[in-house]
Amino acid sequence: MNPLNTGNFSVFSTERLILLNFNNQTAIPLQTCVIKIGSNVITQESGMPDFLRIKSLCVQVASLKNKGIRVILVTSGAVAFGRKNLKLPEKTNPVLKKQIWAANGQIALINTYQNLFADLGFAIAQILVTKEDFRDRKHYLNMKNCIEGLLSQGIIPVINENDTVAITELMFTDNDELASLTAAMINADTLILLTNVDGIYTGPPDHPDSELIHHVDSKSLDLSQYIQAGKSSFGRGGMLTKLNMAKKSANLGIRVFIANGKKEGVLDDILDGNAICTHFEPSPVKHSPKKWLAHGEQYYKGEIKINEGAKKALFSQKISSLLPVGVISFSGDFEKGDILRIIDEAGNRIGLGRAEYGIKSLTEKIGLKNQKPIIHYDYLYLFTHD
Ligand SMILES: Nc1ncnc2c1ncn2[C@@H]1O[C@H](COP(=O)(O)OP(=O)(O)O)[C@@H](O)[C@H]1O
Ligand SMILES: N[C@@H](CCC(=O)OP(=O)(O)O)C(=O)O
Repeated sequence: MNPLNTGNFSVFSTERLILLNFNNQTAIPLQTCVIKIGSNVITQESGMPDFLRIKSLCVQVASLKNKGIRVILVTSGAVAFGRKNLKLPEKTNPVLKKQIWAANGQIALINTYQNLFADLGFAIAQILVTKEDFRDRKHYLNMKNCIEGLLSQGIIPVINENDTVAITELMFTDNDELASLTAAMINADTLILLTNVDGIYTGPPDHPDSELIHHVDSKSLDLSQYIQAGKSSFGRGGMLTKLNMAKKSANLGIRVFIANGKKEGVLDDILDGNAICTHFEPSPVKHSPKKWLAHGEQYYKGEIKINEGAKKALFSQKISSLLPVGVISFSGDFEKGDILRIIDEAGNRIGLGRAEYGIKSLTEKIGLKNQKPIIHYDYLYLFTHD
């Protein structure tokens, strides 16, 4: 193994394995990577699709594929493509406008990727999802199996939100959230969020006093103070969602880069350790069910209040499941397999878990000793770093 390059982070490669190493800490393999491409990356300032940029990104993705890396693309752009294709009357309802543009623009967007990747020798598959698809564990596993099936055939999954049905509460905050959920779902080791700036700055990116933050880890200051509320011309969520999703993913053990997709060769630079970007150091990798739970707060079906003793046990170094003896009360209508939110006596949210049984059994067991856990440790996620 030879270091190929040393900048802030270095890259080691063997024939089959590429390792990224930041500041000489433990090297992490780069085997499965989710790359999110923002609307602004693939559109010009005029709003017209930037086909040269898309082509360049496809060439770089193909190069990652040729190195044996499994790549999943999450791409925005349907609305931006549709908006340029179809002029709609001013008075059209804004939600309907977005649905029409997305329904129309997604065709051109996916065709563009399909043609470009075909020229590079790769097949792609389109996956359009809504938040609901991440709701229950069975549905989630079906989607995961499909993506893994595609990857095993060498096919590049190209994912976008199904904007025609995903409106209001059914929407992801934006595709950064979708990319981060996808990375957790398929146990990716790396998540790359490509946008139109180099990363997170200490102020507005175009301000001369603003500095790029190169490295973030669990000990870093809260960066949300630096983020401006506004977002770029075609984006939805803005930099704050990127920061939140990057932190959450890093906490699950996924290495994250926020980088400038408009820069020529950005993916190659990340791989070579030369990218000017914001890098999030990953924590130790969490088990898959915990990753599913980490993103499950919007989907919980019931809430469980636990006593101080139970809280102490859950946060201790010992591996502890949540037993009915520590449960004070519960609410909601849940069954075995549903997500539960855990709160402490003061009402603070402290974690999420998967119910081992439903309300009928919990009613019988609540407060009793020697009962089967209501949440098994393997299906317990505590909010320690969120
Ligand atoms: N502190 C900051 N550092 C970097 N970018 C910031 C910051 N605060 C706000 N932004 C804005 O966030 C934008 C990127 O987010 P967004 O518009 O959602 O892009 P995308 O379409 O790539 O998802 C940048 O163009 C920038 O204007
Ligand atoms: N699903 C939408 C993208 C929404 C979105 O999150 O956009 P962005 O903030 O540019 O990643 C579309 O394809 O237009």
